[in-house]
Amino acid sequence: MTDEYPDYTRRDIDNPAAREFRELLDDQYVFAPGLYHALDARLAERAGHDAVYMSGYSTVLGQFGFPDLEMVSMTEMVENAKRIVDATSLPVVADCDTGYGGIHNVRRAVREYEKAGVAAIHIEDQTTPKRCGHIAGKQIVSREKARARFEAAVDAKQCEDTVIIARTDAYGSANGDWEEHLERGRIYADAGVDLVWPEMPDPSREDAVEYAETIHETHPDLDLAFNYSSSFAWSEQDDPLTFEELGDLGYKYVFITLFGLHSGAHAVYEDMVNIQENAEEAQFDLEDRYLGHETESHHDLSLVSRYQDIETQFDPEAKRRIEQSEGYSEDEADPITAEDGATTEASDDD
Ligand SMILES: O=CC(=O)O
Repeated sequence: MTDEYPDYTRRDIDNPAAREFRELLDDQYVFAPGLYHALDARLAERAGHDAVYMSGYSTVLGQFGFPDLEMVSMTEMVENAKRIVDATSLPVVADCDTGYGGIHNVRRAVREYEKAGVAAIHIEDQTTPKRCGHIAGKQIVSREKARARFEAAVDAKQCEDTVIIARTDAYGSANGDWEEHLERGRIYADAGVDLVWPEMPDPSREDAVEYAETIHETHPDLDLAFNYSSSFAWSEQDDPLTFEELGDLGYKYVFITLFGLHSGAHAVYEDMVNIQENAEEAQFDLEDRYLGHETESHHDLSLVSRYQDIETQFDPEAKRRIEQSEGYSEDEADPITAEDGATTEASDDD
């Protein structure tokens, strides 16, 4: 990059989350559940995951109610990524779609995502506006444009540790095929990206194996990413691919795009139907499931005690107010507050 002009948007950024993610890639594979909001990221961390994935489709559907057709701006995506980063200590991989335009847009996007604190981003070679890899009508930019996109992205990084994943949508697009899929992977690897994600149009084991084996003939050390896509019914396959198998093939980053969204949508829908039909009985049912469970207390999930500690540290009046008033506090850490003083145990007896 030319030194002739000042580079005002460049920050001297350290990216420890990216280093952590790189270390995870040294394992057999790293799995990250796809999600779209802060609470799900915190739940993933509590459940023991090593990383989380801010899925684009999940974000546009979960936060906006849109299909995945690049109707959400880079700024809105970065804002969501930042909320997720701020809610968890896990490394966050984030969807950066096509980079949102030309070279300058791609470079700005890389830097904005880095400033948001993400460990890794993925950028794809579709034309703008992109679409979900599994919605018909997708098209890819020329090889030259795609190479330029990825070279510019790598060059724009403010921290060398930040991980760039290049996705190719060639196979299954209006203007690509299997050979192009492979060639794109090679070109992007040569452009300096860290991983290549060959988006697959179906859950075929043969394709996953052939892609990995063929590309490793020319690029033996190339790490691959695999979308265990929510657009496929894996459970209906006779012999579905396993994460371990993918890891052995060199798909070091494995993720399920809409895992959190489908899990949440199913649970919320069922409870919405229940309460519509059964009034307060549905609330009793729901409590049966969450009292005594990790997700029991919204005060605990939102770390109220931590915020009360901070309040007490800086506000001399805070301790007295907390002690003399009703409600959740660290000392009275019953997650459920009831006027009659009912506790979790009492509720369980109901
Ligand atoms: O590309 C993946 C997604 O949108 O989740």
